[in-house]
Amino acid sequence: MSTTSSAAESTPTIYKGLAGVVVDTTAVSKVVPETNSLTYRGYAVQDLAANCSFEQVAYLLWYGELPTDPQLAQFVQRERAARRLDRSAQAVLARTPDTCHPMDVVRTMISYLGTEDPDEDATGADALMEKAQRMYAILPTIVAADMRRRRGLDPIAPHHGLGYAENFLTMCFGEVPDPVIVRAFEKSMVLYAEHSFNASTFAARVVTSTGSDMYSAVTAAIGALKGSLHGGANEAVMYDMIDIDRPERAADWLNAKLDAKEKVMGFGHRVYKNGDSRVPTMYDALVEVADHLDDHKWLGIYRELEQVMVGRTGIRPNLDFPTGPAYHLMGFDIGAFTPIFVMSRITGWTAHITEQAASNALIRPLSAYSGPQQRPLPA
Ligand SMILES: CC(=O)SCCNC(=O)CCNC(=O)[C@H](O)C(C)(C)COP(=O)(O)OP(=O)(O)OC[C@H]1O[C@@H](n2cnc3c(N)ncnc32)[C@H](O)[C@@H]1OP(=O)(O)O
Ligand SMILES: O=C([O-])CC(=O)C(=O)O
Repeated sequence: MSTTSSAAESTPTIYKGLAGVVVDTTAVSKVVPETNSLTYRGYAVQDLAANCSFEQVAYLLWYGELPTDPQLAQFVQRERAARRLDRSAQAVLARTPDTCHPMDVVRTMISYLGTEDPDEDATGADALMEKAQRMYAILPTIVAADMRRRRGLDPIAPHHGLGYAENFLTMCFGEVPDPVIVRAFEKSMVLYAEHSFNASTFAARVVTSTGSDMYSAVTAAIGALKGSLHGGANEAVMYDMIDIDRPERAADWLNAKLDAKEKVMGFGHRVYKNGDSRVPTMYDALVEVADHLDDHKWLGIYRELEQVMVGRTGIRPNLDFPTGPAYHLMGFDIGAFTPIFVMSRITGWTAHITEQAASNALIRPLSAYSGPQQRPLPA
């Protein structure tokens, strides 16, 4: 005898994974899968990646307009002045085991920064902007220091004379890399910055909707981004490419994966069904880096995988597919790939948190019960 609720009792439509559900409006970005377009505050992401610094894009996402020169100078100055980790934050970082995933370190450090902020619960627009920009300025210092200690190296202090991308790369590698690498890295940061109601942004909005603080919302977003179906895919892509090792092996590897009904990381998307708007720009950046370093092995694997995957399933690469090998060629440890995504997405997350806070409604969907019918306790 069935002890579950009868289907006739509740027959609501279930939107599993909230697929296709429009939850709210947003003025931050617009994704149009039909035309394969993505705009931040009305500007095409391809134009922003080609022409703007990450600092300009961060400003745009937060304030709704691109900065004038004096606005940018002031904004950049504020970021440069807020890059350092204080002693107690350095101590917390040092106490996290270097055996854990780097995303766990980033999540812990953002949570810790909240404990240090005497104004943690302030919800005014100015206070939220201050917190957002504090996290944006300090995240590169955390990610670089964590990567270096895992290599047995001391941290490198932020360099106030350098822009955002150059400073981060210098804190990682001890010198400013070639402009080709800097520019490709910066493009990846622009492309990763924002993507409407993706899972991590939605997590941040859910936390914000309860009246909680920005650090808590970002901590939740980091947890959501870590998963391999979301931001963690950029790391999984590189592990797969290393496993494949040679372009000639890619087709067999992929066919075996698909035969086993396994997901191939870096392919597919909940919203885009005909390719990710950001991939062509990031693919070009990957080619530029590979040409510059004269190292085309990963590009060979990339092309083989894409050709076989699209030919067999019609499923196309998402942004994590080109960023994985691009970050590997730039010299980052694989565990740092998703933390780098955090460094960029902190801008989009906090723009959404601010938007949610300004026009809030508690996010609390319904569920259809599928457990046992009401019954007496055992005698
Ligand atoms: C920055 C980002 O977060 S981009 C996304 C990064 N994530 C990844 O790269 C992980 C791999 N991709 C996936 O798992 C999926 O494409 C997702 C989760 C991103 C989106 O998936 P959804 O919209 O939920 O679609 P879903 O997973 O139901 O897939 C629909 C069908 O396509 C197949 N499919 C989708 N993506 C893939 C993939 N990467 N490999 C193999 N098959 C896939 C599914 O198996 C499913 O097939 P079925 O209908 O025969 O069961
Ligand atoms: O939009 C999504 O679902 C995932 C994604 O591409 C992103 O967050 O950049």
